[in-house]
Amino acid sequence: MQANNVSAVSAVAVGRQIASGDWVLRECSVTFSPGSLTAIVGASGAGKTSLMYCLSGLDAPTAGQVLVEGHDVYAMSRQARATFLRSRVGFVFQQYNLVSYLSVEENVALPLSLAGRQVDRQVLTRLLERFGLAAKAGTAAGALSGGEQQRVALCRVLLLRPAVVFADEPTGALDSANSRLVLEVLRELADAGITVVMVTHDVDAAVRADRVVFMRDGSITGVGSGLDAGQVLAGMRQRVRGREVR
Ligand SMILES: Nc1ncnc2c1ncn2[C@@H]1O[C@H](COP(=O)(O)OP(=O)(O)OP(=O)(O)O)[C@@H](O)[C@H]1O
Repeated sequence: MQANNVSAVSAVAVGRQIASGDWVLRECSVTFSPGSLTAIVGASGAGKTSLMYCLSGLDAPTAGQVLVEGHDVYAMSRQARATFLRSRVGFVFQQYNLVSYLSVEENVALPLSLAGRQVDRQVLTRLLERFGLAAKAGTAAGALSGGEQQRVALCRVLLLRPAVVFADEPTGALDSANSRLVLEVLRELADAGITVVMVTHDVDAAVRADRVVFMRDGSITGVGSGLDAGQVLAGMRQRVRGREVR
């Protein structure tokens, strides 16, 4: 393990090769500082999800290193990595992180229960009320709409309060009211010192981020801060590799 107190998450020359022999990630290096909200954008197939899976401990890179709070997560045993990430990392992935046969309440409490931590029932109840889910507390997650599932995922990270939150297309399937809510919560988490990394196609979501990481063909092609919609769109069209987008 390595010590590095500066970045919450770092990718160091991360590469990922698939069975065909193609590299879907090529020497991606990027750091995410504590309390920042970052959007990873790029065309379909650019490698955004692959990079986020590597960053979040879900998918081992073929080359390079991923450090979460200074810990080289893929140098750990599978068991140690699972234990470490369970308490430090939260996910807002619509399809992947709810257990369909468990109730809303059980899903929200699950990461804390798995980590052997106490669940504060009052906080949980207040979260369900805030997100309009109180009446569905006992409903199986699989019976919820996409917007409701995304709200359950938000309650879960708010209850867990991990160091890092990864969000995969957090507004992708949502109407504008739910999209706004999700983005407000991601901002709230970042303002509370949590590092938030989201993959998105949504220019409005990227504009709300502190920083935008642009990807193309498995590489990071630029990084920009405080961008407006025109700059995000221009960055997505950017063809020059390794250039700073301003
Ligand atoms: N395990 C895998 N096996 C085969 N191909 C893969 C695998 N993982 C990723 N790919 C391919 O790698 C490329 C990058 O995929 P990835 O899902 O990371 O892109 P993306 O930028 O997130 O795209 P989208 O916006 O469409 O989700 C794609 O061409 C994808 O088909």
